[in-house]
Amino acid sequence: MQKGLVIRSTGSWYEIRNTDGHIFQGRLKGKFKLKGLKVTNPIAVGDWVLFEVEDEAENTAVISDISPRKNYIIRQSVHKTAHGHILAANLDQAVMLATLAMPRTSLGFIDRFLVSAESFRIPTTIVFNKVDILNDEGLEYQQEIMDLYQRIGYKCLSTSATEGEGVDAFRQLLDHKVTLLSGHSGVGKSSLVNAIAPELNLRTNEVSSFANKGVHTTTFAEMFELAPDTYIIDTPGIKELGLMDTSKEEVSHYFPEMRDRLNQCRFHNCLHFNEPGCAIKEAVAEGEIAESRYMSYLSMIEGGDNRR
Ligand SMILES: Nc1nc2c(ncn2[C@@H]2O[C@H](COP(=O)(O)OP(=O)(O)OP(=O)(O)O)[C@@H](O)[C@H]2O)c(=O)[nH]1
Ligand SMILES: [Zn+2]
Repeated sequence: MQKGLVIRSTGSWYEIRNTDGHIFQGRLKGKFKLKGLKVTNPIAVGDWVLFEVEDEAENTAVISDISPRKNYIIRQSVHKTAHGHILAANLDQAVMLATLAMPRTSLGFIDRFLVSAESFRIPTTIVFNKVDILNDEGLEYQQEIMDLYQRIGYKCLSTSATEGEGVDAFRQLLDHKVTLLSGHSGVGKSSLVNAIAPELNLRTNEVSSFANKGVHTTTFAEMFELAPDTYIIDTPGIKELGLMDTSKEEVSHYFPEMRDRLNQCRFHNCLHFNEPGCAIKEAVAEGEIAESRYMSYLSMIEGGDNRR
């Protein structure tokens, strides 16, 4: 019996990396049930599993058990049934890659991601890329935005993938961690990863194996090893994480600067919309909570995205 990390999943085959770095193509033994979780996939990228080598020459394996998860991210099925799809497990952190240059990331997009990450209890750092093409005004604005998020408690980093600025700090941020890297198209995800691990392109090609042939992989996350013990998880096609089972009342709990004030509202079920005696609206009026954050909050409770 060996222990290994699931680094890729196609739904029926799981690519497992053992502690020596050997790769096996694993499948599940018989029917495998997870208590209390209604999901379409029992095992996801980032899971640690116990397995037995089946065929030494073919590097195939049979998975017999899965270690308890410290966390996981889930995408709700399109039909909003009770079934979700686990995208990845055991994440140490997330990086929201943004840019205030072009194509500019909206603050609403950042906030939506942060709320999802809070709901999954994944600490997030916001990385502002393309700092090299900001003019003085742009730089000033970026500093303002970084201050805004740092005050709330989010770590921020300023980078230029092309000029190398902040790239060392980015590498250190990822060191010895499993990181979910997220950001909209064109923000510089590939450029930044290539800046710290230029050999990765090559390696990802090597990894591609028979298990993936002909399989549509877009709904499955992939894990890339940047350095020993250092992984990034890329979820193709997933721009934002889903919010699972979040009621409107819960959304403010995922805004750290609101969370601390919630018990000061007159009504315990206050939605901070137009209720009298609302501590959140008061804090916005006094500039203690950023207007942009409050607007993001409102759009999230009005958006109809969340279940009541
Ligand atoms: N000036 C400048 N350009 C950058 C920087 N980072 C990336 N770019 C450019 O932005 C464009 C998009 O970069 P990518 O790394 O492909 O972005 P991506 O996030 O991987 O985009 P997708 O592959 O669509 O997900 C490319 O033309 C890069 O050269 C940066 O720090 N500064
Ligand atoms: Zn309130």
